[in-house]
Amino acid sequence: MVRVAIAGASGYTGFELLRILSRHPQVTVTTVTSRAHTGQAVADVYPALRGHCPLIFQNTTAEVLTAEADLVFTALPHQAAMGIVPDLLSRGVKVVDLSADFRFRDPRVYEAWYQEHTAPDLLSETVYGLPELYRDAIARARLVGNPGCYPTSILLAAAPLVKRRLVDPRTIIADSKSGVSGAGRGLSLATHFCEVHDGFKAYKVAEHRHTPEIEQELSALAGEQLHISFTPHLVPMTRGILSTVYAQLRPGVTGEEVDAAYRDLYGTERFLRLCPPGRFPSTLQVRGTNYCDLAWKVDPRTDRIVVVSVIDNLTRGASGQAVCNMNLMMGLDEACGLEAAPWMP
Ligand SMILES: NC(=O)C1=CN([C@@H]2O[C@H](COP(=O)(O)OP(=O)(O)OC[C@H]3O[C@@H](n4cnc5c(N)ncnc54)[C@H](OP(=O)(O)O)[C@@H]3O)[C@@H](O)[C@H]2O)C=CC1
Ligand SMILES: CC(=O)N[C@@H](CCC(=O)OP(=O)(O)O)C(=O)O
Repeated sequence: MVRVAIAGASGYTGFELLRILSRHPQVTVTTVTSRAHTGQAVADVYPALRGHCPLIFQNTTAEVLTAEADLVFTALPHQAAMGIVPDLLSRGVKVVDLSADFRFRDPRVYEAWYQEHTAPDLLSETVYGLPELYRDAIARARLVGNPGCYPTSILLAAAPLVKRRLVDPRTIIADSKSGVSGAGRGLSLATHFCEVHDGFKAYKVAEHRHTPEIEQELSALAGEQLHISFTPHLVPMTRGILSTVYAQLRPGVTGEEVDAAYRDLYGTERFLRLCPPGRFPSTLQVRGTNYCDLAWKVDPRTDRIVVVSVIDNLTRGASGQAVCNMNLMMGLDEACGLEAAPWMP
């Protein structure tokens, strides 16, 4: 059995890790931490977990987290994660970090969009945790930076087009809509029920922090530095992200070539489902799962391709992908614990 600890287990992604791992046949969760809930039973804080998690929250320290663990998930806000990860690694555990602190190869990019990086030396060994692109490196890593939710949905949609050079990568536009749980469990006016319910708005237009993360990965695939347009929106639903990605096809590229690119890259993937022709996916069809469902169409009037992807922000966009990465890092089947079907409606 693999022993894992979860730092920040009282947040939404922490809960989602506990939900998934409660059914994982090869994992025992030994330790969960939260500063505000130290000493309280998980089942008292989250009644949904009664009968599934007998643990008591402990304080968030490296010593507590590593006492009985082979791997630690850090489900903490940015900055707090890089404050503790070096200590965790020095105590001999592997780490999957769900924050943005270890997603960037170049600390200058992180510092331009977030804040000073306090553990920049670790970035050269960190692996970006998107299994479809970095499976082998993830399996060898001791520190994985789990991707952001929007980047996961956009990169999976665009990767075959950029990798196969089917589009002009400088024309990529990504337009994404997220459920409110993407903002975490903390209280803020922006996610207050009355501010969100029955409405729909764009936010952080042309300045969202996921932009450089998407650009880092698309640039690596394209072999040139890219800048893309990315607009996130908040929609009044609890879970889910739907991203629509547009790009100009290179002259002469056919629908058959596009089809072959998606099938070649994703045909054997366990958590990537290509929709039948003409069917575009809904966030409802991936809820609570690690699936990314994708559909695309060429618009011959404009020579643009339109790709639509859906994920659950808390599962494929965070904790499900984190568990998949853990499986790879610990030599387990990557789908272990992640195979349940979505719920509907
Ligand atoms: N929600 C989502 O869809 C996604 C989230 N993420 C990222 O995952 C991470 C966790 O997100 P999420 O679960 O939504 O966040 P939440 O706000 O729901 O939970 C954050 C957790 O971290 C703890 N915490 C907060 N501040 C600190 C601190 N300074 N030091 C130590 N612990 C702290 C909190 O507990 P306590 O205060 O009691 O210690 C809580 O358990 C974030 O980095 C987020 O950006 C990534 C992808 C998707
Ligand atoms: C709806 C909503 O607020 N979403 C969050 C998504 C952030 C996230 O989950 O990822 P990081 O770990 O990269 O912060 C946002 O836009 O900031």
